[in-house]
Amino acid sequence: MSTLALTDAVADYGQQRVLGPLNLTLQRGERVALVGKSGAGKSSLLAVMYQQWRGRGAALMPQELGLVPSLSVFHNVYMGALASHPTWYNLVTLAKPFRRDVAAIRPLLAQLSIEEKCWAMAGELSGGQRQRVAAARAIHQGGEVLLADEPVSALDGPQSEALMVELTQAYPTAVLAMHDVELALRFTDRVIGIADGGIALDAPSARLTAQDLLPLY
Ligand SMILES: Nc1ncnc2c1ncn2[C@@H]1O[C@H](COP(=O)(O)OP(=O)(O)OP(=O)(O)O)[C@@H](O)[C@H]1O
Repeated sequence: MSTLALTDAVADYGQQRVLGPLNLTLQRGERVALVGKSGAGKSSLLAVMYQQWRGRGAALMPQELGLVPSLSVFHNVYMGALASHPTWYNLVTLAKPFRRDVAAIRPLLAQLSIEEKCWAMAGELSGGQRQRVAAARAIHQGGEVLLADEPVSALDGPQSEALMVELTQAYPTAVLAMHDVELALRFTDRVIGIADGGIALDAPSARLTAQDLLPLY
């Protein structure tokens, strides 16, 4: 992957256009924060990116997380790599995980401070724990670019920091919708401000302060 681009991208719900048309180019190794008020179109933009780029190795961490509540944390994380194993292997794993997958997933859970929940059902976790499981699944999946919708919204300060470190280490190229503007500026290279379904601002994070982003809200 050298660059990923969107050309005249739009999102419609029925007759209602909620995004675009807009153009956007993402360089390899670039981390972008999507900011803007609720309803501006950040999730819609991430959905369009995923639609267009999934064939090029995009991984999605959606706002609603998409975990299977009746499966263990291990199995939910394992699902990130489902496509890289044959069906028989996935079926065996459902009943009895292979040692090498447990050995790969446990340290990841430890880094996110949820190792003790490895065999708990995802449906029995707190919101912040579930968010970390979804992040672990995205990290386990791997890929060229991470598309994450409010990846740390349910976490406290130190936990948010820790998760941002893990996500950005795993994915040098990422687009992250974030409402914590300070955190967004610290962990990304570029900020794209979305307002009314369009790009209202596109600037290097290093040149911005939280104050500069206020007009977007
Ligand atoms: N399923 C849907 N059906 C109809 N309209 C929708 C649907 N999902 C989103 N919208 C509309 O599209 C617009 C953009 O929504 P979107 O979820 O992309 O915003 P957002 O910036 O991600 O907001 P938030 O920060 O609250 O997640 C909003 O006006 C919203 O009402």
